[in-house]
Amino acid sequence: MAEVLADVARLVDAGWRFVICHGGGPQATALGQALGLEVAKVAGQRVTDAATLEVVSQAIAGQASTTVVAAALEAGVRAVGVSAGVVQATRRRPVEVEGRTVDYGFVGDITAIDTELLRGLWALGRTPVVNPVAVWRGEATGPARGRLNVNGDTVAAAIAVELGVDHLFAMTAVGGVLRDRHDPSTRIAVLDEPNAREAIAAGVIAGGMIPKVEEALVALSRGVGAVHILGAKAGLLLAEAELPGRVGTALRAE
Ligand SMILES: Nc1ncnc2c1ncn2[C@@H]1O[C@H](COP(=O)(O)OP(=O)(O)O)[C@@H](O)[C@H]1O
Ligand SMILES: CC(=O)N[C@@H](CCC(=O)OP(=O)(O)O)C(=O)O
Repeated sequence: MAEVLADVARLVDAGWRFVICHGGGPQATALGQALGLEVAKVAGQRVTDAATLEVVSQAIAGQASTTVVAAALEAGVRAVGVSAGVVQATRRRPVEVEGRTVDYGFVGDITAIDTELLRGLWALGRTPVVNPVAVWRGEATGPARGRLNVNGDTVAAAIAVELGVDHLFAMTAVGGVLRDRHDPSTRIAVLDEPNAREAIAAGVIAGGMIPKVEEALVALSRGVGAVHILGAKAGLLLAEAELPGRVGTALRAE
């Protein structure tokens, strides 16, 4: 994490503005298991009952968020953590997934992003750090009804769209979209929409990479300039920002 944040610091110094969105799924799972809770995920999203919501809030809005902010400050980024109020969501109704009805519990679908606050922090020279525990409102302007758990990649994409950013960088352990998912040397540098859809249909893009690429295509169709899927090692963000596709996979609008 420190290495990526050092790259962010360099880019902010060069005039880029960032919103850092983080997850913390593995930490929430570890805390839940330590407390004896069962972990259930369907299609990559956590089924979140009341006890799990407490765990997710503690692990992600509490521990992960403050850890990221502290590490960012240490790396020279003038970071500030913003919590639930910036991401608003409504509770997901039971949905059909993989042939059965799934009630995700306290999982939210985003209804609004407080872009005014994010832009205000940029104007103050700060870098917002956003965690994916959202505030629950029936309507964007209605009274708050609690918290909801949202996937971190989804929050990042929604913020990118609402801010109309030039670049969305999605960090992943695999380092990009690969032609052969077991061979890192087969990274696809640039992917357009038809090729991406073809790769999904052909099974070249599978598993956890499908929602990432589909999310990227939605972001592009809604005005984000480019989406980069890349690894989280030192220098990769800098290299990819300088030349899309140099070290990751760059998806661009037509
Ligand atoms: N064509 C592909 N290129 C890269 N990864 C792929 C591809 N197809 C499937 N995958 C799988 O997608 C997963 C990446 O998504 P995910 O596990 O959510 O990453 P992360 O946890 O780093 O965000 C990996 O498990 C990888 O094996
Ligand atoms: C609804 C849902 O699944 N929310 C995620 C939020 C954290 C997250 O997205 O973390 P990663 O990016 O580390 O996976 C979860 O509970 O795990």
